[in-house]
Order: sequence, then C-alpha cells, then structure tokens
Amino acid sequence: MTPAVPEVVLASGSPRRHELLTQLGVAFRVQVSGEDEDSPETDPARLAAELALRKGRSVAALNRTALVLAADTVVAVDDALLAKPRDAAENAAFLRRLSGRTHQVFTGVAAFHGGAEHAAVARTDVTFRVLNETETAFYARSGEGLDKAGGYGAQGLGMALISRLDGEYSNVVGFPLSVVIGLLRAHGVPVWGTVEHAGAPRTGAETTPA
Ligand SMILES: Cc1cn([C@H]2C[C@H](O)[C@@H](COP(=O)(O)OP(=O)(O)OP(=O)(O)O)O2)c(=O)[nH]c1=O
Repeated sequence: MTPAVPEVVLASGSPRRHELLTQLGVAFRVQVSGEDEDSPETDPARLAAELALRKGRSVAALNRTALVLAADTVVAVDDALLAKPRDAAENAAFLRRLSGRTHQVFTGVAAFHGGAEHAAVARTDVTFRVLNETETAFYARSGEGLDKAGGYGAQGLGMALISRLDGEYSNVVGFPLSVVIGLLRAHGVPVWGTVEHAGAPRTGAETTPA
C-alpha cells in the first residue's frame, strides 16, 4: 500500500512563502482565508501558533483531503509586538526601537490534513546594528518594510540593518523551512522530488489503498 500524496494548499498571500515553498519543488495551490489577525494573546510564540491555526482553519474546511499549510510571523522586542507598520513614520519608529539590540522573530506554521491540525513555532534572534537617523529615514522611505512584521525585510535591503542572526534565516522571512519540510514529509509530500516519511503519526485518513 502506497500512501497517497495529498494536494498541498498554501493558505497565505505572502510572496515570500510562495517562493520558499516553490523552491522545495512542491506543487501547490494558494487559497487565502482573509482571517482577521486580532488576538488578546501576548506571548509571541503562542500568538504565532494561534494566528497560523486561525488562518488555515477556514481553508482546511474547504479542502478536506488536502494538506493545508498556513503561517504567521510575529516580531517581539522586549514586551512589545511589532506588527506591520502603518506608514513610513511608524516604520521609522520600529527601526529606532530595533536599533542596536536583539529582538525575536517567531513564525508559527500550521498544518491541516484529514481532519487533524497541528502547529509548530520556530524562533530566531536577530540583532540590528546601531542605525543612524539618515539610514533609518532612508529605509523607512524605501517602503520595503511596510508589508512585513517588524517593518523590515531580511531578504532585501533590510539585510543591511542586521549584524547577527541566531537561528533559522527562513524563519525570519516567514517560513521556517526545517518546520515546513518536516510537516511536508510527515504527510507524505515529496520535497525536492523525494518522499521521505519523517515517522510522524499518520491517521487512516491520510492513506488510501494503492
Ligand atoms: C521580519 C520579516 C518579515 N517578513 C514578512 C513575512 C510575512 O509575509 C510578513 C508577516 O506577516 P504575516 O501576517 O505573517 O503574513 P502575511 O500577512 O504577509 O501573509 P498571510 O497572512 O497571507 O500568510 O512579514 C519578511 O518578509 N521578512 C522579514 O525579514
């Protein structure tokens, strides 16, 4: 009996997530839930998991046989959570807050398949150089940070703001590949053309007779 390879549905509008999943050689469809991201949760790791689960749940309900993946990235500095800046002025304020210190990026990835759901969270510590006002204003005006949690993109010009990363880089840009690859393999989806079961528990709903 060969386990069936489920269709993969990515419940995310993030171009970074599309690109990273494509790079793994996974064929997938995009369906976005448009879930509202408000939550009273203040713990960043729990918030990232909760929002990823919320983003994926409604899409999973519409795609019961597929493996549905959703993600959420949360940037935390001290006790504050930095969402996507509203405008360049708020983006500059975020950068001043991050300048010369270490903050945490958490991405929750949720997987839904055969009626079961599961979320895992990755953490990366990111240290910013001390930024002067000219570079803060320049970066904020570039607009690059506006659609990104924390107000910067480590994959773009924002790379120049960072002096150190502790943890997985792909997690910072919104899709921790170690977690994603583990989830794909656990559900029998080939990564780079290879099916390699991670040994995670499989439910009857995930297998069909060959
Ligand atoms: C810190 C950081 C965040 N980001 C991005 C990743 C996410 O797309 C975004 C965080 O917002 P999210 O709410 O996690 O995701 P999204 O709104 O872009 O997409 P969707 O809800 O449809 O899945 O910030 C970067 O691209 N680079 C970075 O360095």
